[in-house]
Amino acid sequence: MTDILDIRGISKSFGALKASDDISLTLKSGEIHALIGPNGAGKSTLINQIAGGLKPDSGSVHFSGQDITSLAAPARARLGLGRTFQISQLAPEMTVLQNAVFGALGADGRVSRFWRPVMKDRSLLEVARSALERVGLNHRAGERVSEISHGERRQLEVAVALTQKPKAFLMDEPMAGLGHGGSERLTGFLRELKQEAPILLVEHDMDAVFALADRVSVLVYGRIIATGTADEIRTNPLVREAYLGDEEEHA
Ligand SMILES: Nc1ncnc2c1ncn2[C@@H]1O[C@H](COP(=O)(O)OP(=O)(O)OP(=O)(O)O)[C@@H](O)[C@H]1O
Repeated sequence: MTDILDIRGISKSFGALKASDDISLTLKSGEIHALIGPNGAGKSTLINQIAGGLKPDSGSVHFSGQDITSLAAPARARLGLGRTFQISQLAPEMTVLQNAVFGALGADGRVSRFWRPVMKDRSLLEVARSALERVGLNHRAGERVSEISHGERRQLEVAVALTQKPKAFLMDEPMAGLGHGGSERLTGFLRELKQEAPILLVEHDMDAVFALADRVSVLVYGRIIATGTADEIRTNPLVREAYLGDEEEHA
């Protein structure tokens, strides 16, 4: 398997706090690599630096063999680095279809498109509808986002990211707030999706992580303390002490 993403020695401090402390990790084609860790461990900070929203103090990010460390987020997205967010970026007063079309428009990259009625643009509509169909939301295309359920919004976020035809996905807590049924559906979908675009997944739902991830990295106080398969991570004494053991005590 080739490395689609190669993060080398990323460090980032906020004042005296080292939120990322010499982090290296890879994302290989065909895999889901989950990033887990306690609250405040630095997961979102790391994802932001990979997506281009935050500049690392040192270290580099390579994507498909290209050094993208100095590129801004939109340029990274255009190269095929897709992203879903912890906090919804959807426009609540627009319909499901309009949100997906605007996602597709973002990927299109031609500013001239803004001067045409985008909701009549066949190629954009086709991309948007096919993304909605893939996540099982086509039947809700005409609803306003404010009227659909939380789980459907999460599905729509994935659909919007799909319209950008990513080569790799960064996903920040896609299961958050989903009920058991919702997270099972999304789990099944992510398992299919990883075949065409590998996924770096930040997730608190441990059942989902252990069911889905080909590899898991554990982040504690800005450092990766272990990377391995779900079984290796579950039985790793360092991880149990620093993280999982702690969870069980509170269970
Ligand atoms: N812009 C910022 N300025 C100052 N401190 C920050 C900033 N962003 C994050 N931090 C701090 O960096 C640390 C890592 O935060 P981060 O949000 O990356 O953790 P996380 O693992 O994603 O947490 P959670 O699981 O709660 O989302 C925290 O102590 C946080 O308070």
